[in-house]
Amino acid sequence: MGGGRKRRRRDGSDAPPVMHPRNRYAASAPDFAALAALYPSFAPFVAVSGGGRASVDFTDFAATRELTRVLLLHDHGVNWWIPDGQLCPTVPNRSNYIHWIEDLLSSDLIPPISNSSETVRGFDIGTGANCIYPLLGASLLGWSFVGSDVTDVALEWAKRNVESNPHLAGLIEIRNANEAPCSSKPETVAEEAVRENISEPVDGVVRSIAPIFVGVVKDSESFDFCMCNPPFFESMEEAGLNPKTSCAGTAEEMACPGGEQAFITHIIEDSVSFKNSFRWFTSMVGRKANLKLLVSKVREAGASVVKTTEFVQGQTARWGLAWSFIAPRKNAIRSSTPGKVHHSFMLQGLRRGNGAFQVLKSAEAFFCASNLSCKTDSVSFSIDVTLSDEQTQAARLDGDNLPGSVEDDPTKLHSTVTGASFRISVFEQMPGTLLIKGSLLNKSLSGTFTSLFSQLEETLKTELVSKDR
Ligand SMILES: C[S@@+](CC[C@H](N)C(=O)[O-])C[C@H]1O[C@@H](n2cnc3c(N)ncnc32)[C@H](O)[C@@H]1O
Repeated sequence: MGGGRKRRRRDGSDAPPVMHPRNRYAASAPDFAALAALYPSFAPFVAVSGGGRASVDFTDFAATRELTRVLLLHDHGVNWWIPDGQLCPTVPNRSNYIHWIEDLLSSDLIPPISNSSETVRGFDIGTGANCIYPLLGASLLGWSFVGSDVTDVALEWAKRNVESNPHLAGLIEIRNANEAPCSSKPETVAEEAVRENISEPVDGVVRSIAPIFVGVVKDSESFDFCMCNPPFFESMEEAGLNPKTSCAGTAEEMACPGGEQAFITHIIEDSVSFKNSFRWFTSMVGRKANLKLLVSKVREAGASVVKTTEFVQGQTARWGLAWSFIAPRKNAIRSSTPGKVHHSFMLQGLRRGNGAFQVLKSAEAFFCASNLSCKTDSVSFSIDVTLSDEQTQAARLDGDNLPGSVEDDPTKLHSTVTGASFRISVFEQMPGTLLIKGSLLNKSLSGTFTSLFSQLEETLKTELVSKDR
């Protein structure tokens, strides 16, 4: 963020636009000089170079906090403050996550939850003293939120920030996840142990992760999504201090046992018990290596849809992970046009480290997550995917009765329906470019095959292809 500066790649070339296109700062960065002229309290933090370029010292906590305060006030009509030392959010970066959720909600990949109201309802896990996501989501899009947290200072200041904005106060409720008073959902032994063990922090870092949803989400409640900017680090030493910024952050905000991987794993585990309470589960992920691992965990947990994205935050990349247990819409599962028996697509611009083998493994994980049986041959770089008899039968009952299926062959009309199968093959065309081919092996359920293949294409492109393209 800052003074219209373009992000530079390591090789010195200009990177393409990095903000979400609906982010109000995508076209032009905040104008520090204009804001300084309007807000005298901000002026002392703005330096103007000989060339007339206005800048802010992002290593100065007071400067970044004042910038966030004036941006929220000027551009969003939000009154806001945090005490010294609390994590200070940058408004343009936090807005990207909100707009990505907006995209997820408006995609017709999965149907809306049955008892959803007109107002979109979100749950912000770890809202912090800054309460930034509820304030942005409510002011930008009119969403309502429950924001949870566990520390006294976060709960007190999140509430203050809500109360300072009477026009939004009716949309935001803050809950203490440590109190967790109101659920009759069964608690596992592990959850009980966690609850009993959250007492006193050691060196400011909590000893174990408090409940995420258990006892915080009420039995009758449903949400369109949850979101989370988790504590990324295992310790404050690991968090270090980024010399280029001073977003600060206390130990409770920045670190937890096991770092983000443990925290998000906890969300994934909880999401299984709360699969009917949320349409989308989402979290920010700080490390790419963790993203891959967490995608596998989400799939193992049985999610029916998994999406990822990359957010670029100044010089730092972060990732978004989203999953749902809601069955994809029929038109997302099967093509409405007659299915074909052969499909192919190219994967170009694979991120470094992603070759044919990784693509094969990701494709295998994709089909396994859909509970399809996979036989992978890593010599010929192919996977044979088979639907169970029950899955085949269910797809046929859904209307996928296609040329070659039993309906067209009177001799088979009363025969047992056996599992449809197809083969996915990965070919290296040239370094960095792969061709993925799919062929239906027994000519039944071509609509299902067509739809699964297009979902595979979207998943592999999202997970493995560089966003810089
Ligand atoms: C990195 S901060 C995020 C704050 C804010 N959402 C933001 O984006 O700036 C993580 C927050 O999670 C809170 N937290 C830790 N464990 C939690 C739990 N089990 N439930 C809810 N919040 C938790 C911490 O107290 C901290 O405020």
